[in-house]
Amino acid sequence: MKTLKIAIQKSGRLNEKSVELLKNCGLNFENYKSSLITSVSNFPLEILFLRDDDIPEYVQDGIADIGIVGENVIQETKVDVAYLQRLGFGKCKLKLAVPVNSPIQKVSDLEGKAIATSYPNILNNFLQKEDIKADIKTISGSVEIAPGLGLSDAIFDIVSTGSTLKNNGLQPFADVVSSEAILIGRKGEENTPLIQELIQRIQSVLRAKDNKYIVLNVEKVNLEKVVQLLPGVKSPSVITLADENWVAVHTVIPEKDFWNRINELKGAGAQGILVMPIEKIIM
Ligand SMILES: Nc1ncnc2c1ncn2[C@@H]1O[C@H](COP(=O)(O)OP(=O)(O)OP(=O)(O)O)[C@@H](O)[C@H]1O
Ligand SMILES: O=P(O)(O)OC[C@H]1O[C@H](OP(=O)(O)OP(=O)(O)O)[C@H](O)[C@@H]1O
Ligand SMILES: [Mg+2]
Repeated sequence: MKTLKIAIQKSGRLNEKSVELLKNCGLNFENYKSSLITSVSNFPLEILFLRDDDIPEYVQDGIADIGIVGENVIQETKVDVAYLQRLGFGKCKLKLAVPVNSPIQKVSDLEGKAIATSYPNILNNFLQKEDIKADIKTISGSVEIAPGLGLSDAIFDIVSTGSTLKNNGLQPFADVVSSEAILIGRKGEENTPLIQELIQRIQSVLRAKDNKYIVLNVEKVNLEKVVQLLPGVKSPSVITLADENWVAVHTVIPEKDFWNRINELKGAGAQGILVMPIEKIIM
């Protein structure tokens, strides 16, 4: 059987989460900082550790079969690849920002101004759509210091918490692109059995991450009220207890409305609520 190749970031913001995701998929491999390629011992897969900028082209050209990279990098490199799975980490936005005292307040104020960025293609597309002519200054990093140094009037860069902008006396005024890490593949070749197997494993890990397993006790008289609050994977399991007036309910609830649900359940008579992480959900 052909060995699959996956390209992930060698070091940086996406490296740790990419490695963790592959390990959570049950893949065994050594992760030495010095090795740029490693084999998985229990799946026909090789992992290539690359600069993130190179990953989209490696996949487009078939050097790697699949890759994990930020959507921002895919858009910037203008490659034609298939999006196989959004991965839910590396979430950030590309924003326009200016010094706090700048007269630039909105996108149209950028006409004729200089904008520093590491994403000239995405910025250029955006400015063309907005019908604005500006001078794009392409730099490879530390974009936030450009206005302070007199290189540009504005910047266009990655923002997550916003603390880098704040620390450099900048404020955002327009969001252009939202990004997260994506599993990409070569167009037309995304349906091979090995890729599909890996996608299924990844989905079972992501599904598990989005949900919690909960166990609670409730008096039988309140059971119906409690069950109505529990959507679950299917219907919840209801298990009898030594005290015949009480039952234990086991189910899965989404992480995102976890605290609201817990309070509603308590209000409906649930007691002794246990909440546990789930490793995988296989559908
Ligand atoms: N502050 C952030 N919060 C969340 N995600 C981020 C943040 N900064 C960057 N990212 C995402 O992580 C990706 C990798 O960021 P990183 O800063 O490690 O890139 P890099 O310095 O270009 O790395 P490389 O050395 O691989 O070229 C970005 O392309 C983006 O998708
Ligand atoms: O909104 P924040 O949470 O402050 O994050 C934004 C910063 O994160 C990224 O840089 P990173 O720290 O990865 O360093 P880099 O410049 O070496 O890529 C990005 O280029 C911003 O500078
Ligand atoms: Mg890079």
